[in-house]
Amino acid sequence: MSESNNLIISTKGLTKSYDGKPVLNSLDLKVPKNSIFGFLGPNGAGKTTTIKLILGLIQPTGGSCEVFGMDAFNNSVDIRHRTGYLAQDPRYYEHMTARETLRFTARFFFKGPKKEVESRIEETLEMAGLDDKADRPIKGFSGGERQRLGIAQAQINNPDLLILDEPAASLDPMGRRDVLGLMKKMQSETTIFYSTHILDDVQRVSDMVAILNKGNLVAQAPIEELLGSKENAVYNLVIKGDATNVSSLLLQQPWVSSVNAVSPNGYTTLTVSVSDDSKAERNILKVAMADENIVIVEYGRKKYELEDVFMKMVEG
Ligand SMILES: Nc1ncnc2c1ncn2[C@@H]1O[C@H](COP(=O)(O)OP(=O)(O)OP(=O)(O)O)[C@@H](O)[C@H]1O
Repeated sequence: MSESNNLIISTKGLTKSYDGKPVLNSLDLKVPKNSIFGFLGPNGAGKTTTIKLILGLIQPTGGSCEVFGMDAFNNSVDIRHRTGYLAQDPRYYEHMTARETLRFTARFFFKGPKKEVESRIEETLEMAGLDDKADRPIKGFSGGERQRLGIAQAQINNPDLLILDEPAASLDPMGRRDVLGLMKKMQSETTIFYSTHILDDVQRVSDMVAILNKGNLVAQAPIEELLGSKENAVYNLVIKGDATNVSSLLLQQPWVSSVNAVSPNGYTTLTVSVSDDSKAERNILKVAMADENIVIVEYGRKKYELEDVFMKMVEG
């Protein structure tokens, strides 16, 4: 059973086709307990389809999908009791207050005496940072407050798994910061699987990342591993003087795969991609300094941004 392996979600060869046309191809996802798992992909990649399969709302065409060690489609009711879900564009009864909305949700998903329900609602409002707005109608809520209310709703019954479909997509930077902060706060209590196409958010909050492109999983790894890849490292050198000679010296090295030069204001920035990072680390400055007519004003190993990794993988 996957849950005994500390995996909350585990799919094997998971496939979904519509009218014979594959939307998801043989997906192997492994979502560890208490991770914030960023499920990343461009529009139409198949993220929402995957979420529907995990929630047991649609049946796979092939392969398997287990949640808490149970088959997602055949045990969807049991799984839903332990899972909170925030849809991409949550809708509310606008005249209701946040507290009334949570009370309404709790009627379906939270079992217990009235006093306990009310204290859970209070606790949830506080955690979502909505306690001071609890008794205002939702129609005046900002985008960020709406999303936080959606997350509050999804976790009213202390779920073991929270599935959030694009929780921060429509928000301004402050709204996004608040939603990401809330996700981080909940991590010790639950496992969060969320879809997004915002790379920056994934980099800020996730510990595991999977990248989906056109229905295919192109990467799945802890975020540091994805960003700290030792292959294909990139170095930056900022040079004062004519950098032409340095560029060609670098290009002659077998461990240099490309050199890109940009000269905006008398300085030249060389972006040097290397195929062997340990050789580059030892030699790159020595090679550049062989040209005595230039001055190296900056030198550094470029830290990969998720955007670089994503673009490389998605563009194949
Ligand atoms: N019921 C359906 N019938 C036919 N095709 C479908 C159906 N549902 C989804 N698709 C197709 O599957 C593909 C993946 O859609 P999905 O909604 O899973 O992508 P997504 O990654 O969530 O994209 P977005 O970020 O735009 O929401 C799309 O090409 C979509 O048109």
